[in-house]
Amino acid sequence: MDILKVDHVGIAVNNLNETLKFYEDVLGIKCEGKETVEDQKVKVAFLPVGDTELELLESTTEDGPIAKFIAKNGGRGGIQHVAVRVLNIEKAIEEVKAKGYKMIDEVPRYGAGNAKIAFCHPKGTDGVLLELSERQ
Ligand SMILES: C[C@@H](C(=O)O)C(=O)SCCNC(=O)CCNC(=O)[C@H](O)C(C)(C)COP(=O)(O)OP(=O)(O)OC[C@H]1O[C@@H](n2cnc3c(N)ncnc32)[C@H](O)[C@@H]1OP(=O)(O)O
Ligand SMILES: [Co+2]
Repeated sequence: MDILKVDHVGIAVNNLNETLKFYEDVLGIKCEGKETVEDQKVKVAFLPVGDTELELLESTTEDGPIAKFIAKNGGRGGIQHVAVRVLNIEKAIEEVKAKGYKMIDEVPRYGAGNAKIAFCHPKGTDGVLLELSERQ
């Protein structure tokens, strides 16, 4: 599988604008943009760090995956997933399945920044939610 790089680290937060202040004011990272991804029930802020990004994620609903992650994490945010950039996401999904591992998404979904994304089930990685991301 052609893994090109770590595309981003997904960080769940309770309040995007609040937490963004630390990254911008203390670390000096300039937020490159924000986007609401309805399909994932998240509002996202992109923070470029070298050739990768931190992706701050705030839930837009009570029942979205980020809200559930925070609820299960005692109300605190945290690193919720890691995304790797792949050359061809359909091929990557097939390879994961061919090797006997479970995909959460068998078909790519819309990702922030007009990416095509698909999540591998954390069972296969012994507890890390891994996102495959192909950028157009
Ligand atoms: C904007 C976009 C982008 O980059 O473009 C995004 O990133 S959107 C980022 C937000 N969207 C997503 O995360 C979509 C993919 N995530 C999901 O579909 C869900 O969060 C699941 C991963 C299926 C977990 O769902 P849920 O918590 O409802 O199910 P569950 O409680 O039964 O959890 C199933 C097992 O996965 C574990 N589990 C849950 N969330 C996890 C996480 N973030 N990292 C590692 N393990 C995790 C649970 O502990 C449990 O393990 P045990 O069974 O051992 O107790
Ligand atoms: Co992501």
